[in-house]
Order: sequence, then C-alpha cells, then structure tokens
Amino acid sequence: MNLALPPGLPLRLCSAALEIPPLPPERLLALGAEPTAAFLAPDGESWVGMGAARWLAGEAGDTAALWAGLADLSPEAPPPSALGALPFRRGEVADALWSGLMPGGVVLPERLVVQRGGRAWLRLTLPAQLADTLHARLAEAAAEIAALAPAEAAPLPGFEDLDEGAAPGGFSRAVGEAVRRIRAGELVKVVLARRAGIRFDRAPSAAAVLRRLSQHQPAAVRYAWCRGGKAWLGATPETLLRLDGRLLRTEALAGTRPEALADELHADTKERHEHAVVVDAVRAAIAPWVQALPPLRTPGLRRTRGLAHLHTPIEATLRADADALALVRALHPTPAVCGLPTEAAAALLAALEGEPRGLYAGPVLRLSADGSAHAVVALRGAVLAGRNAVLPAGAGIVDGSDGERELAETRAKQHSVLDAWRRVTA
Ligand SMILES: C=C(O[C@H]1C=CC=C(C(=O)O)[C@@H]1O)C(=O)O
Repeated sequence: MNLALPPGLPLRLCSAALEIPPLPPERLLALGAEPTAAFLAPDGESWVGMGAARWLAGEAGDTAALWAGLADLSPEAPPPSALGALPFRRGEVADALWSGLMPGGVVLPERLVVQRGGRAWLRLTLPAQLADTLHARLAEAAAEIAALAPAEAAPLPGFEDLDEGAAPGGFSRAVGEAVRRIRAGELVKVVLARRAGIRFDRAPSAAAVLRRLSQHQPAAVRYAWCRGGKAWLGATPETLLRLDGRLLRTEALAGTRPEALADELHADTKERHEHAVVVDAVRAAIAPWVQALPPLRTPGLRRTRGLAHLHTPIEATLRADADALALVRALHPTPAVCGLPTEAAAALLAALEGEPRGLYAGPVLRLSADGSAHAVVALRGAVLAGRNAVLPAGAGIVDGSDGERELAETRAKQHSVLDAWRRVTA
C-alpha cells in the first residue's frame, strides 16, 4: 500500500504551523519542491504542499494511515492536510508524456501552505526525532517563502495554434467505432479522449501558467502536480466529492455546448441521455453509503469560460463516518470520464485511444485531518514540459454521437484552457 515510501521511513511525525503573510499560492510552485501539489479552491481557499513526509497510493483505507502517529503541535492552525493526484487507472505504464509525473498518489506534505479568509499558515511536518528543530526549520522555511520572487506574475510567452498531429481523423473514426459497439449492445456510453499540444516561444514557469488559469477561471478548482521537472495542471469544472462531517456532496457533469449555445442543451436528447447515465451511476455508487438518496431533479447548467455543461448536484447524508479515499474509489471513474458499464468502457477507451491517460481524468484531492475532503476530476489541464504543453480532452459518446461534432467538442475543451494563456496578465 505504501507505494513510494522508502524503507525505514519513520512512523512517528510531528507537525507545527506558523502564520505567514498571504501570497499568491501559485508562487509556491517556483520553489521547485518534488513533488509539489496544489489545490486552489474557489473563494480564496488554497492548499499547496511541497515535499513528502508520507506518500501513499491513495487506496481506500489510506486516509487513516496518513494521520497515524502524527503529533500536531499547532492545533490552533488549520489542520494537517494531504494532497494528491491519482491516475485514471491503476498500474498503467507511463509513456514519454507522463513519465516523471506518474504514478501520482496522496502526499502528506513536508511543507504545506494553507490560505483561507485572507490569512495564510505554513505547516512543517517532520519525523518525530527532529521535533527539537521543528520551530527553527519552520522559521527558515517561512523566510525562504518570503524571499520568493513573484514568478506567477511573469508574462507568458506566446504560442502558435494547437498542433493536432495526425490525431483528428483517427478520433472521428474511433467515435464511429464506439457508436457501432454501442448499437451492438456492448455498452451504453464511453468517453473518448485525445491529445493536442502547443509549443511556447520559450519555457514558461508553471507558476505563471497556473496563475493565468486562476485569473481566467476563479470559480473552478485549479490544481497542479509537479514532479520530475514537469507539471500537470488545470482548472476543472467537475467535483468528484466534497465531504464535511457526514454531508456528502457530489454531482453529475456531462453534456456540453459552447457557452453561447447553452440553451440548446436541455432540448438535446443525446446530451440528456449522456448526462442521465452519469446521474444514475453516481447515485448507484453512493447508495450503499448514504441514509437516503435525494429526489431526482432536472439538470441545471454549469457555465465555465466558453463552455456550458448539464449539471446535477447530488447531496446526501452518510450513514456513518466514512474514509474519504474509500468514497473516492467508490465514485471513480464515473461515466463522465469513462463510460457504462465501467469495465467495458475502460477496455474500449484504452483500445481506441491507444495511449495512456496518466493523471488526466483521475481524482485530484485535498484531505484534512479533521475528516473533511474535496476531490475533483482532473480535466481541462495540460502537461507542461519545458516549452511544450500537451492537453488531453475527451467527450462522452452515446448512440447518436457524431465523430466531427465530438472532435469539435474536444477542441473547444482544449481551447477553454488555451484561452486563459492568451489573455494579457492583469
Ligand atoms: C471528459 C471531459 O469532460 C467531461 C466533463 C464534462 C462534460 C463532458 C462531456 O460532455 O462529454 C465530459 O463528460 C474533458 O473535459 O476532457
């Protein structure tokens, strides 16, 4: 279970926090810690973790192992929190794009900066035998952060149009094949993804790239997982779950139109079907955990910059306290990113996409020692490596899907990311 823990890692940890001046959370990426994990929630709440005091695979049951033997010497500060990015599928072999970033996991950071309500805290978590040095090291780490240059404010270099390689034709054909399988009764829905890339004029800093996403989409959760000299980062519209006490909030998000055509979504039978499959699957996944399922409701709309999606919030009360990672595992992958039935869709998308998904469409999460948790689905992102950025994006395929339209939808999703990087920095 302890995927990346080196042998001999101390079991007991100590942790202390210090209030520091607030700063743009993206700036912390410039420290270059490995790994760096960022979870920037709307309303100015953010968590950025640097380095690892513990690093687990993120399996159901790992939550307790994160906090085991951890002495918190600063109970007045926000609680210790873990951050993670999990792969779309377990055990996948990374290709050149994802090497270094994989296998992801859930990290209890050595240094963690939490910001909320206009205040910021730096938390340091170390092996218990270093407890004597904890406060001195905390002060050193705070000084290092205070001295950071504003890397997030650097203008982004320019870039040419999206390079789609030979993929677009192949994607349309894959959609055709998926529709044929669906009509043959092999499955109900499959989500197919494809990659396209850009090349910046010179290598941008991940801090500046993430900052532009924050400025463009402050209502989205912005995330980053940096490792091996690369960054996987994005601004996602989709929540997998939020857990506060026994209140569980999740949602179905599927069915897409350009924002200007949002009104068409409710009348489109194919989009309604694509969405309903996700609603049913999410309800089925949480049913064993909750006291009662909420009444079925008519989907609403979620608008992001440039796109609109059918959206159904789903809230329920848990029967008993639950391990957040077990819930994440119960929900992932929803048919918003995989399909139905799950196994058949996962096998078909692997065959038709022909390249690993890596961390794309996997859960990105924040878990806190007070039991609260927030997990989102890693969509609308890019792998940043030097001057190159590669953007995976997918579309839900059901009976009635058309190859060219689905291709256009994946392009629109990629452009919703690129648009942020084209804007002039505020
Ligand atoms: C798979 C993606 O989006 C999902 C989330 C919202 C709408 C979707 C759709 O309409 O196909 C997808 O299910 C992606 O952005 O790569």
